[in-house]
Amino acid sequence: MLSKEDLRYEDCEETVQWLLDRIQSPPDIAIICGSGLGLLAETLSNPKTFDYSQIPHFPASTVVGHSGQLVFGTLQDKSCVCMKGRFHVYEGYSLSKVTFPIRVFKLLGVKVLMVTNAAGSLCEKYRPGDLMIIRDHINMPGMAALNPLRGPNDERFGPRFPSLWDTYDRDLRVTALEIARKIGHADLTHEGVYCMVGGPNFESVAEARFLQKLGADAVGMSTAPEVVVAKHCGLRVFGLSLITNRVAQAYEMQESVNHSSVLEVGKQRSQLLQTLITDLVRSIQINREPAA
Ligand SMILES: O=P(O)(O)O[C@@H]1C[C@H](O)[C@@H](CO)O1
Ligand code: HPA
Repeated sequence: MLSKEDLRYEDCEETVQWLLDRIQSPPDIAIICGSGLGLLAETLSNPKTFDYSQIPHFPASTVVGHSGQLVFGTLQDKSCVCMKGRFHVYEGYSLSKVTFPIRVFKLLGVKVLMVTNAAGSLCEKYRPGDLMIIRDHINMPGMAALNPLRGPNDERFGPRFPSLWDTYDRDLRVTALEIARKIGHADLTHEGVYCMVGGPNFESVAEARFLQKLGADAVGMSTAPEVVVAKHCGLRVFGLSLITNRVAQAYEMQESVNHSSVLEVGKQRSQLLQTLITDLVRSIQINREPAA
C-alpha cells in the first residue's frame, strides 16, 4: 500500500507539466550537486531557476550548502537541469520524496543522470580533495528494506525487480577517466565503491572498519536511492564523489570531520569538478526519438 508520504505517477505528471509550462526546452541531462558543489549549476547558460518551494510536490532543502533550486539551461550545447541541493533521508524525508526529482527528470525526457556528492575516504590512497568516479555502490539502508522501490511497483516507471549489476555507465566512467588524465589530474582521480549510510552522524571507528571490510572505498549519506530509482526507470548514470575527509579507522587517528570542513573542500575543488562535468557533458551524444 502507498503511504500518505508516497508520491504517485500522477503527482510526477503534475510537476512535469508545471515545469514544461515554464521552460523553453526539456532537458536531456540532469546533474545533482552534492554538499558544497552547487557552483556547478552556475556553468549553465541561459539559466531559468526555480526555488524548490515554488515547484509542486518538491520538498524543501534543509541542509547548509544545498540552496534548494532547480536550474534549467544549456551546457556545451546540451539542454541540462541542475539540482542545487538534494534531499537526504536524515532530513526526515521519505525515500519517495528523496527520489521524486529523478522520476520528474525521467518524465521530462532526461536520458542521463549525473550525481555528485561529498564523501569520506575509507581507502588508504584517497586524500581529501581527490575525486572518486563511482564504479558501484553499497546501499546500506536499501539492504535493510529502506529502499525507494519498496511498496507497490508502478510499471510505468520500471520493472518490479531491476538489476543493478551495470548501474554506473561504463562509457561515461571511461571517458571521465580520460578527461581527468587530459586535464592533468589522473593522480587524484580514482574509481571505487561508494557506500551510503543514513547519517546524519559521521561514522564511529568501528563502523568505519566494518564498511571498509565490506568493500567500500568511500562513505556518504546520499546518492544510492537516487541511483536506484534512475536505474529502475532506465536512465544512464554517472556518479562522482569528492573526497572531503578521511574517515578514522583507528582510535589513535586524529581525523576530525564536520559539515563546515566538508563544504570548504567542496569550495576548493569546485573548479575541477566543473571542468570534469562540463567536458563529460560535451562528450555525450543524445539520441532524441523523432517527434511522432
Ligand atoms: O549531499 P551529499 O551526499 O554531498 O552530502 C554529504 C553527506 C551529508 O549530507 C553531508 C555531510 O557533510 O555531506
Ligand atoms: N561520512 C559520511 N558522509 C560524509 C562524510 C563522511 O565521512 N564526508 C562527507 N560526507
